Amino acid sequence: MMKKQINVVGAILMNDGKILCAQRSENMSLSLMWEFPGGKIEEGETPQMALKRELNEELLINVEVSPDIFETTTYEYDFGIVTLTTFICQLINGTPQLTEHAAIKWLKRNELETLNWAPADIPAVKKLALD
Ligand SMILES: Nc1nc2c([nH]c(=O)n2[C@H]2C[C@H](O)[C@@H](COP(=O)(O)OP(=O)(O)OP(=O)(O)O)O2)c(=O)[nH]1
Repeated sequence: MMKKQINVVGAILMNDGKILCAQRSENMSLSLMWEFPGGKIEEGETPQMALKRELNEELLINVEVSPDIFETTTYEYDFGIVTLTTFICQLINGTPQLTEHAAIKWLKRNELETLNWAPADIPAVKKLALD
């Protein structure tokens, strides 16, 4: 059986030197694991467009997305193969609201590894902890 390929974008949202971490809800796949907010790229969207849309929908904020990829990682889950591409983002306006996530937290780079991240996120988390 061929696994489904899922292309996902994640935001490394920076504000005041901290990064927004979002906890997936109990009823989602990867239940209660931490992720970078974002989601699946839809047809006809660039990764940057998809991220702006997802953060607007999920967190009710407007962000500026870097043109450069921070990290791309492919991870094979039981439900499919996720390719996660992350981008540094800056908060333009709004305050993140919980609409789909169980919780959100702003953490410093060196605090990120204290959370239980989705496996696809680990390389980006490690890279952030280094800089
Ligand atoms: N948004 C986001 N998704 C991630 C990250 N890391 C990671 O493995 N994923 C996975 C979880 C989901 O399977 C997929 C993202 O799709 P989505 O945000 O639309 O997820 P979802 O749970 O609402 O979708 P689904 O389970 O209903 O299919 O990528 C991450 O950092 N951010």
